[in-house]
Amino acid sequence: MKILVDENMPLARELFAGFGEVVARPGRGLAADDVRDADVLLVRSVTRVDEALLAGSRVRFVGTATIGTDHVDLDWLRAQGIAFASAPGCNAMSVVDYVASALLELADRHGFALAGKRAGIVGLGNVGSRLQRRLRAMGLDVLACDPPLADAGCTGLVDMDAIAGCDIVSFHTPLVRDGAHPSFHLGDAVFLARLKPGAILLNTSRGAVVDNVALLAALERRDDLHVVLDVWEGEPLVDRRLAARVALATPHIAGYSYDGKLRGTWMLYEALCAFLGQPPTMTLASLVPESARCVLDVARLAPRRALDLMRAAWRITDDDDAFRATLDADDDTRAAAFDRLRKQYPLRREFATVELVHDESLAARLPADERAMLRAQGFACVD
Ligand SMILES: NC(=O)c1ccc[n+]([C@@H]2O[C@H](COP(=O)([O-])OP(=O)(O)OC[C@H]3O[C@@H](n4cnc5c(N)ncnc54)[C@H](O)[C@@H]3O)[C@@H](O)[C@H]2O)c1
Ligand SMILES: O=C(O)[C@H](O)[C@H](O)COP(=O)(O)O
Repeated sequence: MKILVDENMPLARELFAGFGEVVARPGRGLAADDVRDADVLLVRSVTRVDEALLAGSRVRFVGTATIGTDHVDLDWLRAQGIAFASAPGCNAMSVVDYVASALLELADRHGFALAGKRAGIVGLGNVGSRLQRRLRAMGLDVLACDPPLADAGCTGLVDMDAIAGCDIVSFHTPLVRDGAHPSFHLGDAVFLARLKPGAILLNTSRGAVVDNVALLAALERRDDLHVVLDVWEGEPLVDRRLAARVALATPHIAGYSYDGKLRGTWMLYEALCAFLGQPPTMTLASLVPESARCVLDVARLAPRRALDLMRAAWRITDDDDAFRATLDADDDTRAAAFDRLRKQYPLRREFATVELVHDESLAARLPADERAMLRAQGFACVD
């Protein structure tokens, strides 16, 4: 059996070699010729999986190691009887770490407090629901808008009017272009014009959920908005005028924790085992190498705030700096840099897996509110 995998999938060889020959290729350029003699195709969001790619191939199983599935023609796969698996929730905590870090960086940069602010979450699924818990634990008041969930009977949700009135708005919907509740350009010119003075807008969902042309126009008109973008219309080629005007700009890496990526590959391993009727022979925990541990020496770091330890584990501004450093180049070079930054992304562990080493209680170092903030971020052994 031949298993074709995106090269940007950690431990794919270790997980899938037991099924047959594993061949790794760059995902963005995959063409029909590459997949023709494969039996299993495992992709990430940069590969468009449709009739043009798969017609006439041997592929019987397609997996995407991602939460989003908008790059896959699910109807066509179904009609062909090709089995499909995705990885719902695999990197949700990574996105939550990203949003929490972005908010704390902005609060630090501009000297405001987050506690007591009102956040509006658009899309209360795997990411949105975890983010709601995180932001509440950080002392924010959280509203959520999710019309499909409301249709299914879920209560306590608000509409986009209420979201527009929030201090912070964060998008977490799939990209849906039609049907009763499309999310394409949900953040359009009308919505953007209604944002409060000084509002913070974050998009980590899919670029086209926010109208990027309208967003640039809004940012050219008013300089009070703080925008954080991880996803962009036209990826991998990003509008550099827009990137220059946002507070934090990153190349679609919100979900790129090591944990999230490994969990994504692992979920495909489990799905392929089920498809082939074979019991899994490995465990997820056994796959994490010693070299991937994130151990922070508290005495050496001498943190005064939770943010100091969060930054020691992962600093979102490093990703912003690295991305901005690529933006002056010509279009082809910039687009290639977007993919390179993602392919060569440094090892980043989710806050919940970080190990704090200290020979005295953290209470002796950090005030109670900062320890509560660390706990809210998922850090273990804080007391
Ligand atoms: N930037 C990244 O690295 C990264 C990482 C993970 C996920 N994502 C993206 O984040 C998004 C959310 O992921 P998820 O796992 O939470 O998805 P999910 O499917 O679990 O949840 C999405 C939620 O959005 C709701 N929704 C759908 N249409 C809506 C609309 N028009 N208005 C409001 N709500 C709507 C759905 O009912 C659902 O509850 C997806 O687009 C995913 O691809 C990005
Ligand atoms: O949908 C997802 O899971 C995320 O957007 C994911 O982080 C995308 O990463 P990619 O597949 O592009 O490497």
